[in-house]
Amino acid sequence: MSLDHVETLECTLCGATYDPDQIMYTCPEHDGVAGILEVVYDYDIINERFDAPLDGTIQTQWKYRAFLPVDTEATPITLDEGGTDLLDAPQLSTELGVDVRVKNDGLNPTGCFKDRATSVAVTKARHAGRNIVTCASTGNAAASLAGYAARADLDCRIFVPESAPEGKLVQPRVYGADVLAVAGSYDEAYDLSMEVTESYGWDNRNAAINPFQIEGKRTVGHELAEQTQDSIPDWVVFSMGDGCTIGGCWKGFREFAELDYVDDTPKMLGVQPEGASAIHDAFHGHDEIDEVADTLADSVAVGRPRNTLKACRALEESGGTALTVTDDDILDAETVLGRTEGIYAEPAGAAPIAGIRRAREQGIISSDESVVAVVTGIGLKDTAGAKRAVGDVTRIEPTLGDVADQYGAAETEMEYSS
Ligand SMILES: Cc1ncc(COP(=O)(O)O)c(C=O)c1O
Ligand SMILES: N[C@@H](CCOP(=O)(O)O)C(=O)O
Repeated sequence: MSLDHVETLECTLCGATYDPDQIMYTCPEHDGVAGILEVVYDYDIINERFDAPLDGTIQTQWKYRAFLPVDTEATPITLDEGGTDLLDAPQLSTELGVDVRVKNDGLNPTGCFKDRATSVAVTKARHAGRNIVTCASTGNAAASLAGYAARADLDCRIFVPESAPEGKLVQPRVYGADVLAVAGSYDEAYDLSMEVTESYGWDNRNAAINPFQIEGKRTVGHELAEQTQDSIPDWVVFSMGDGCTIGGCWKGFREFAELDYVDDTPKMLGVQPEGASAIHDAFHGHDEIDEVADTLADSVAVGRPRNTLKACRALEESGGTALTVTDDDILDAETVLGRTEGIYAEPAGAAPIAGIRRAREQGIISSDESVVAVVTGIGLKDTAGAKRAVGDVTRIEPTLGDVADQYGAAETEMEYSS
């Protein structure tokens, strides 16, 4: 049994270090603020163990097992997450005036990139003999945890704001989880889940405090590095909520560059809605940060992000930046992505497209650069949200006349042979 490739857990605020075998979420030295822990690895051990060819063939994220903070003896709890396609997007590129590729992470097993983190979390929980897993969620992490808990035969109890899209309240229950719809915001559901974790001792998946979550998310960085090694993009674009995902991707890409698996790293661009812009505001040094989230992009409706520090580090170290877009921009991006490339994203998944358009307008991204947009979630969980972009369906009677009202009379008569 061995976790020897994990050196320590290091507090991002004070640098104190902790034993990675302990069940510990945050550094206890900081009252009131979360001292988020960083997993520090022994890369000599990882490098020795990692022998998979970087040939672009990626069945699942467990190709990078040597990099994951799981015991070498643990059996992965997996639904084949990761290994998502990196698609050329010629029509979207024309629309945005820059070369864009799309990493379609909405095609993960539960419809969201969260599965990368959840697979690691549930593998660790199961290996440690935990029986009950929990989290607070805007809906995607909930569905993801519920699916993997089902796979691992663990009890799952989750806290979701009651305003979450219907599909996100239903999906985790189909996987057999208890869903408690909290009469409040995601931030309030999150605070409650923390109290519950302390009182009941359930295993908490929340990436905001569970240091191992971001580690699963970083496989999207490993994959992108492998998939783009001959054409590393100038920019990789994510939407940001708590900030853990962009931080994870950057850590994954950066460590592949530091190990000389790839020659370069991209700049990270973080996109937030105007109504939930706390990381953007912190990055740009705004004095006042509005802690009330108000946006239709429900997955990133976060007023008090817990991973601002890791997100800002990713933006800074990569030479990237953060920007905001309006809800209308996001709705527009959802249909642009759908109609140009046949990809149906939820609002937070489409926000990077709105961000690229804004970055082009502001001269942040120039026309001769290349960009990868990471679509983090599928649109099928929130059809009511998408309906705001496409409007009501056209209703007709089952007659040719009603079709003609739409398209005019048929110009040619088809001849059918029997
Ligand atoms: C679909 C989707 N995109 C983006 C995000 C933002 O990720 P993070 O909170 O790690 O910044 C989330 C949830 O957090 C999400 O569910
Ligand atoms: N928007 C997220 C929030 C929690 O996810 P996490 O992976 O950051 O813990 C969601 O889908 O619930």
